[in-house]
Amino acid sequence: MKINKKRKRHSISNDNKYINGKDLDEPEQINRKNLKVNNNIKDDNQFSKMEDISKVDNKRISHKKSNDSSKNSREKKNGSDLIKFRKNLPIWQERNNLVQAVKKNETIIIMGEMGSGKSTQTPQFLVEFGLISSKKGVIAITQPRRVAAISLASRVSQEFGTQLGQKVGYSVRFDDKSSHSTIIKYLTDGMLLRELLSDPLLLKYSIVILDEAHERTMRTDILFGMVKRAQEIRKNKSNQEDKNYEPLKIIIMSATLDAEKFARYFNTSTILKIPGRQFPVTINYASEPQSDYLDAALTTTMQIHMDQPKGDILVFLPGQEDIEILEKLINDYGTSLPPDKLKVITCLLFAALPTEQQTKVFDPVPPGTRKIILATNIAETSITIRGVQYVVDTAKCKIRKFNPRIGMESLSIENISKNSADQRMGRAGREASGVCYRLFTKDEYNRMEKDTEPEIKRCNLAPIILLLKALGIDDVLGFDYLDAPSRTLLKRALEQLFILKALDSQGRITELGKKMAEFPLEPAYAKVLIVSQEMSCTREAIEIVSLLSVESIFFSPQDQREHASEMKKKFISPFGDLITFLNVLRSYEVQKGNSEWCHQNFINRRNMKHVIVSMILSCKFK
Ligand SMILES: Nc1ncnc2c1ncn2[C@@H]1O[C@H](COP(=O)(O)OP(=O)(O)OP(=O)(O)O)[C@@H](O)[C@H]1O
Repeated sequence: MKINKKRKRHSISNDNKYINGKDLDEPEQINRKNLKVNNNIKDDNQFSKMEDISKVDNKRISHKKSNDSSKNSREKKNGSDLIKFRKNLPIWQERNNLVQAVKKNETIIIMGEMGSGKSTQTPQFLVEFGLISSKKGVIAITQPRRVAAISLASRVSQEFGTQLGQKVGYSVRFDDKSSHSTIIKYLTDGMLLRELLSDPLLLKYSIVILDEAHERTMRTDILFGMVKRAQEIRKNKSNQEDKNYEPLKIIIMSATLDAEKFARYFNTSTILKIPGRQFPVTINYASEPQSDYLDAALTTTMQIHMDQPKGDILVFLPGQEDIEILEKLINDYGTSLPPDKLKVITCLLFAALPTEQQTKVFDPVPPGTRKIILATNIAETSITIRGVQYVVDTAKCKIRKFNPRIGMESLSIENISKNSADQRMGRAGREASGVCYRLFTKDEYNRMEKDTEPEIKRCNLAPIILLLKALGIDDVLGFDYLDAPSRTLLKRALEQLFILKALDSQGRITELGKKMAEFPLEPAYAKVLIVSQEMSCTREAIEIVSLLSVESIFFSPQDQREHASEMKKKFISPFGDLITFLNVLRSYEVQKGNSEWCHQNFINRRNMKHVIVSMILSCKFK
């Protein structure tokens, strides 16, 4: 097999077959040996270092038991199986300590191995031990991503024996499955921030769990300060014996956070450590640095498929483009596999996918099939995808950075941190023992930064400053940040909001700013939608904002660049890119999204579908 590396990256958009075409060997010759030919990973030693990161308490869970549990967990269909399963989780042994710690302290930090049961069990223990009930108040558990909030809520509602949306629910952007009887509510950190707009002291909740606190998204960081503030105010009020205010408990959770730093910030000394993983994961490192992560990911994935027993594969890639290229290559392989091999089904997971497509990764596949999930770092924390036994980690992710000098944000592909690599590895070993293939050497791992730089230190702060102002925090410079952003970033955000007339010359939020803050959008886009009403062009404004929500509506394969730009000409408007995009949308609608038309015109059909979904959701929001 020869993978034409120059063309490979653009293979998605043309019909060149890298497996079946003239570049390649015949299908029956595709075997393990062939897969390796054009790769730096050459033989069985490709993954030289192996390290078993099992921290299993072997007295409690023997290896045999692991296998049995794996089988059981796949078969568990009723409540008693789920109870047995829960009792085997490492956190189960700690439940008394955990509940006592919550009773005695205002704030606690829980650090536990990945898969030990923090996200699913902690809220259930609090209910089971009577700390939470419909009379006492609700628990909120925040997640940095909607896919995690939804899947955790679904799982916990099953374990809890209740219908999703009843005692256990979730709330993510454009989708709320909670009711007045919900006492355990999973929600994205963005949703809890929005709730603060109408309930600044979070009076609905008696306990707030900030899960995956290590992720340090901008929203999580602001939430830390806001929840801490709500706790202080509620404490003061209840000390003054104001019966309307109950104290608020805070729980910070993660497998990979700097517990001491969080303890200092939240003024607590209670750090609960949950030892043990449920199942071991073996880590294999590449024996030498990989020059092409996509090539290495393809080869490794197919090697696993050819050589390893059944079990699904989760591959981490930096972004949508790489995911789509690999999807095409793997599907091409899939058509030429020997008949005695498992079939392959690819599933994609990246932020721009609509929620219902994201949650498809959890759907079971038919017998005789191996699921290969191609994901960005949105699959990195919190989630359990049943059946995943192998993780392939390219060590890459897209990092957003804002340049305050030119006021532009950029996305670049960079190496992940050690903590991210560990979280990725932790997506295996959740139902049975697993294997993680790191497409980087042990040395490269040792040289990685420990943590990813928090977003608040590198992103455009305008959206979050507007939200803080709308939440009544006027002194954004003096806000209680876990890590304060630079003055330059803050100044730039204030300037941008002033130009948009969201703030007045004194830095106070205007009526327009308050309206803008209600939109879950960049301030500039929110303003476009608001102003479009006065200009009677709301439809076009929604369309343009939706068109800008995807990476690109065009594709331009390297070997067909000229042809692609020729085809693009008919859409081009002298009024600029935005009207060009609108022209594409109009034609797409006339063509009813016809795939042949998209292909001929070099239009990215998947992204156009996302645009349509985003338009529908925006209309719903309005
Ligand atoms: N949606 C799910 N489907 C099936 N099993 C699940 C699901 N969610 C969790 N589990 C099971 O429960 C175990 C504990 O999951 P949980 O998310 O509570 O762990 P965690 O300690 O929070 O992990 P992490 O730190 O990786 O988020 C998993 O290892 C898995 O076996």
